[in-house]
Amino acid sequence: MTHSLNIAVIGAGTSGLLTARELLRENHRVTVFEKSNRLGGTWLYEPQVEAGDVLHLDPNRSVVHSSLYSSLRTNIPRPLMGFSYYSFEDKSYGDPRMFPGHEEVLKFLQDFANEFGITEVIRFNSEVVRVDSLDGDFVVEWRTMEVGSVAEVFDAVVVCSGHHTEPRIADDVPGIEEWSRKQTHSHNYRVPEPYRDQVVVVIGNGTSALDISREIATVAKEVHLSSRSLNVKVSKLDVYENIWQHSKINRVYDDGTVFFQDGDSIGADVILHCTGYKFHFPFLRTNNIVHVDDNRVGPLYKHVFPPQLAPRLAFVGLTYNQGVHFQMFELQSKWVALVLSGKISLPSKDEMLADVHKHYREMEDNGIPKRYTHSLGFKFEYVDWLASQVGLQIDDRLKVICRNFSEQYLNIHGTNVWRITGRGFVDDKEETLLVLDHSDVRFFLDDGCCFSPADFSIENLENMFIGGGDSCDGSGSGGRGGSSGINRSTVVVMVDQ
Ligand SMILES: Cc1cc2nc3c(=O)[nH]c(=O)nc-3n(C[C@H](O)[C@H](O)[C@H](O)COP(=O)(O)OP(=O)(O)OC[C@H]3O[C@@H](n4cnc5c(N)ncnc54)[C@H](O)[C@@H]3O)c2cc1C
Repeated sequence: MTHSLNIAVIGAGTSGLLTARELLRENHRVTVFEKSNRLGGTWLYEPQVEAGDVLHLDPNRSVVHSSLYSSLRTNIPRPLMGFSYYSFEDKSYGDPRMFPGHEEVLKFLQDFANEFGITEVIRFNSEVVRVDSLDGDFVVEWRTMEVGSVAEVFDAVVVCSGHHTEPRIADDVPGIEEWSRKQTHSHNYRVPEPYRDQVVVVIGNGTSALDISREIATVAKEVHLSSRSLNVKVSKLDVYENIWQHSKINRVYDDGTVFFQDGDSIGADVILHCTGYKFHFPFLRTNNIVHVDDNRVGPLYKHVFPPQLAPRLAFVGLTYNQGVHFQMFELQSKWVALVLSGKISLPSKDEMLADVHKHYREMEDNGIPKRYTHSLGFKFEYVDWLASQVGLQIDDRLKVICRNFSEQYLNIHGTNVWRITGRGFVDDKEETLLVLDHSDVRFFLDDGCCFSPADFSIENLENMFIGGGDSCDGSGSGGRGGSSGINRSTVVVMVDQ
């Protein structure tokens, strides 16, 4: 029988809930500290936003944790957003879409926490303000409105506090400090209304930048997307009358003028930074054993254990994999739980450090900037490695879905194409549609396969989906056998640029 440890978990988002579940499975005593009054972390939509200057954030400001916007849908297909033993795909909360709205994910996490007795071990409204190592143990100081600060000793701490809250700003844009007009970050974006009749510059090229600019364009006078990608030429986006794509910004002036490297210039009212987030652990006191340097949290063995404090300090949820996020967190938390139970051994401290430095060297050799240390793209090596440690395997079906999804995603990125996704019927079977551009229509099937119907036109598709109405006589044809139709009443559309 393994020795039961007293373990603090910081955060009740996806990572914290999974970690609590795995630690409870191993019969450890678990306390989850959650500063909010509800679980869900990122997926707990908060309509209010932070006030103040995004360029000079006050460390004592009242922080809003979630960065979700009201219309947000998952950017990963539904089958990839569950856990190995608790499927999201099988849950029906009323949203049939392959990329459901954020409310669905929150319900899923709430159900998960209730079903596995995790909710009972969460201390809500309890913010951890200090984690100090103390002769092999950890002092955790936490604060509530009622009680004030309390310090408690734990055998181990697992940090699951998330990393999509502290805005990263494009502060290297010449003149940005002097810009006297409004400047904000996607962390503070909820709905388009505040941008009505404004000329908005959106900096960024990721999912949020693309989603948000499209949404703002419904009310704004003009939206100008500025991307760091090379070879971007100024161009108006198809279908939208008021969105332009630009290269990087050359300089901004305090009279509102923005000069782009493509030679164009505009007068803008607002700059909206959709430029990502910083890792931030204000509570962590490790005498610099673990530190953040240009968004690299380190040194961490396999992104989880700091060699000098392992296994009593661990991090779950730092890695970003665009395929199987949730299962990756599940595997990390299982690994942590089994190591803490003594069922899996870690290499020696020196071996772990050597592995970390090898990883850093490889990144350097490949010209990958430090700030991408924890970004794993669509690669499965790391997830497979974790799975092998804990004696599991990632379902092949998920890998196929992920591979097809990533191919589409990579095709979309960096090019001016339309993506329309939604569920529809092909030969009477409900499928997911992924439309890549005006001439390339593909059905992305639930089993991971793709095919292109021969005689499908984007005009049909747009009329059917965007034109509204509820008749069921979809006019597209094609598909396998050529006789299929699309049922417009069941198709929900997402259009990305
Ligand atoms: C706009 C946006 C869209 C996204 N879309 C997707 C998607 O489609 N699919 C996907 O898989 N992922 C998506 N993600 C990534 C998402 O963040 C992860 O999927 C996942 O929710 C991260 O979970 P987490 O538990 O690690 O962190 P979080 O969800 O951030 O949870 C951290 C928790 O820790 C708590 N906390 C923090 N500090 C303290 C403290 N000091 N004391 C106590 N509690 C604390 C917070 O209140 C929070 O509840 C998206 C992220 C963003 C920002």
